[in-house]
Amino acid sequence: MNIMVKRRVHVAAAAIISADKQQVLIARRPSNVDHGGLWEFPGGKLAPYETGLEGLKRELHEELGVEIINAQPLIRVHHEYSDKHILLDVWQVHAFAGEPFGREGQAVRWVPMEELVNYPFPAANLPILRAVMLPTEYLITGEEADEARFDALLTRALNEDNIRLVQLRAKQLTHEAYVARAQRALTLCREVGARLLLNGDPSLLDQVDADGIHLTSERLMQLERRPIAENKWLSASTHDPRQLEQAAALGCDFVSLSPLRTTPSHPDVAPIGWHDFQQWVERAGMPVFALGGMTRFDANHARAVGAQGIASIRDFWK
Ligand SMILES: Nc1nc2c([nH]c(=O)n2[C@@H]2O[C@H](COP(=O)(O)OP(=O)(O)OP(=O)(O)O)[C@@H](O)[C@H]2O)c(=O)[nH]1
Ligand SMILES: [Mg+2]
Repeated sequence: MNIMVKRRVHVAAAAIISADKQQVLIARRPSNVDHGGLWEFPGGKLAPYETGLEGLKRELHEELGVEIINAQPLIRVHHEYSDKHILLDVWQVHAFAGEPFGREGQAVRWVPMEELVNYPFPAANLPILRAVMLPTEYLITGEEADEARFDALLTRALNEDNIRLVQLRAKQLTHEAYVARAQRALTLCREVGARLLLNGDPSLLDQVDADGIHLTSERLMQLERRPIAENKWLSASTHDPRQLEQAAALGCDFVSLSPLRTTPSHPDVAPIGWHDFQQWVERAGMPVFALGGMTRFDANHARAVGAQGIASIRDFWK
């Protein structure tokens, strides 16, 4: 009997972002290689003893003729293809020298973030597209009794902190009051091009045309299939690997994972800590925001251990 052992391939790839932050560079794979004709993020297999960043620098020089000046980890995706196990080690490149062109004859194109979904990519790339489209900071709104104060705090966070992803969390409101607040929050978010996710029942989207739904971990574990359309964003609260697995099974686009640290709001819950956090994120297969005692000063550290960034109420709601 012939037992096939799958090759393990470590690939470094780049999401190169334009100076105006609106576009990302993609390349088309030549028709004669595997996944030929599909689009990809430029990059390739690491040589022996190369680190991800060293390999990325070499590949971008070989494939595009550019030199990386600044790169930050974006996401790591493990994927089983029929013939190999691949680890896509993806970096976000914010600064580079040179004018990129297809040095190997491949087509190369700058594409607005929102249009990425119209290009065919290999199966492993879906989480990467999500990560490219999502910001580093995720605001969860605070409990607020006064509507004028709510509007003022949200407006401040959108304009002064540049928040572009918001979850409307308001456990104490009636359904009617939640819907009314959501309508106003949506207007405020639309003005600056921020996305708004509603924390509640998926049917809320029938009443408020927000960008998506955020599931509590309890709701997440009760569902058997994705409860909203593919063109809406689905996120969920997770606290352990089992919930992360369920989020992946439902096709969540991203999640928060908490509590990273002990917080005043949940003093009795054991914190996850950076060590376990990193291990769990590595296998999540989707963007993960670190939540629980996080501030913007933790964002770089969170990125370094594989997270998309940080989620917080307290750091943005003031
Ligand atoms: N570069 C890159 N490779 C990807 C992406 N998505 C994805 O599944 N892959 C897979 O990862 C592997 C990367 O191989 P590659 O062909 O770029 O490697 P390379 O540049 O070193 O080329 P070579 O081995 O022909 O010299 C391929 O199997 C490719 O299909 C992606 O977005 N970018
Ligand atoms: Mg390549």
